[in-house]
Amino acid sequence: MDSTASSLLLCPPPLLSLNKPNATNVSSSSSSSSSSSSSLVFDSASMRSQSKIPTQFIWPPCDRLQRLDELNEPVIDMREFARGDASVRRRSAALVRSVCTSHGFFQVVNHGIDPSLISAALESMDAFFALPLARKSKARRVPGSMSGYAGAHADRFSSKLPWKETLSFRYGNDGSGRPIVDYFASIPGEDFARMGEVYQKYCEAMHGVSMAIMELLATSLDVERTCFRRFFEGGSSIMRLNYYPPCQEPDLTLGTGPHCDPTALTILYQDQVGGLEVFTNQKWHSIRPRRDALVINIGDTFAALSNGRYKSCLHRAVVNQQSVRRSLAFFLCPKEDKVVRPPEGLLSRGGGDGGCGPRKYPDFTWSELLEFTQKHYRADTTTLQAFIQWLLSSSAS
Ligand SMILES: C=C1C[C@]23C[C@@]1(O)CC[C@H]2[C@]1(C)CCC[C@@](C)(C(=O)O)[C@H]1[C@@H]3C(=O)O
Ligand SMILES: O=C(O)CCC(=O)C(=O)O
Ligand SMILES: [Fe+2]
Repeated sequence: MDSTASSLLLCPPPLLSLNKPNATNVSSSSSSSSSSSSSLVFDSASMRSQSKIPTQFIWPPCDRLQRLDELNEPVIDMREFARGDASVRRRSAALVRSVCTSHGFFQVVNHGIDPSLISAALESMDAFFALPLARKSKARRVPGSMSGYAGAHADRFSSKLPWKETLSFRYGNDGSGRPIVDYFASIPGEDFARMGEVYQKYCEAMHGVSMAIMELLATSLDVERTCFRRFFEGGSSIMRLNYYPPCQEPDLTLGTGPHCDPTALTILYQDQVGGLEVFTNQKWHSIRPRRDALVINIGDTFAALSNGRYKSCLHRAVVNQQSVRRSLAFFLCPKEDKVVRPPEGLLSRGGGDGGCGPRKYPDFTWSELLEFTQKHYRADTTTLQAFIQWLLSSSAS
């Protein structure tokens, strides 16, 4: 993104005091793993009908600017890419290259996911989030972990709280065991076994789609077809269920604030309500829900893997007065100790011939970036730049 132009339209990036949590950004406790200074509890069952929302949920006007247009993102047919001849594959790859060098958002259809699995995943969300707060809290995110239930992240942050509840869990693709079934079985006080089966299957299916997309991205960057698939072997991805209750003052708050995903690739299924918005060409654009499609976006880790050639783009989710909105986000992540470095095939071509010039980011590991977003910095508009500064300053000291 052009930072000069966008600074006229977006909130200025937070002033960084690296290594230390930013008091306006991260809750004033020493890290995300400590308890919050605010005593706010997000009980959506009562808050959804409150005529005035608590001030902690009010976002600055620059973050709330209204969207103007729909995004005209391409829709890629995955079956055609998998089975088509060389010219069909080249055409899909060219489309993906063009959109990823611009904003990194596209949709995929014919992805092979059974619609009944998606319905089951949405129904299980409804069942989980409809539970009384005390029951959901049994699955509360343990400080320092990526897994668990969170209400508005009120235990981590003290301002700009997102109007949402989330349930997150990890999906390891090392082929050992059934981690999600085990995770749900470990939540006390409720029989979550069926939910565990649903999300285990859902994540296995999402992992399959993510690997097909990695082949598409490799083809589009003209590097060896399997190089990104291999890069993600043994990784532990993150699955997040986002549940956005109705809000009586939807124009003052956000369901998920403006951010780029720090992860590598996001595969999102949004229900038919709508609310996902992307900032490109100096405007917020909505992504119209498609029942048959998955929304794909490039995250910061893949942007770094492509040496900045592919963009990780700013996006957010808005809420509304009438309907609950649900989204299922699968965040593809490499193995924690994997060094994020562009493939040689890309670097050796330099700046011309579809290459990407000199290195734009130093080597880092996914666990360093994940730790940064969980302990030192709340993922927002400038996570990757802030992370690189933090990394360089911590290695210098
Ligand atoms: C590694 C991650 C951090 C966040 C979850 C995720 O798995 C990918 C996206 C990140 C997030 C959604 C970006 C917006 C702010 C955030 C706090 C949220 O609103 O949920 C972010 C996630 C986080 O839990 O830190
Ligand atoms: O709910 C959505 O549409 C987007 C959520 C999102 O961007 C995220 O969870 O990272
Ligand atoms: Fe996101």
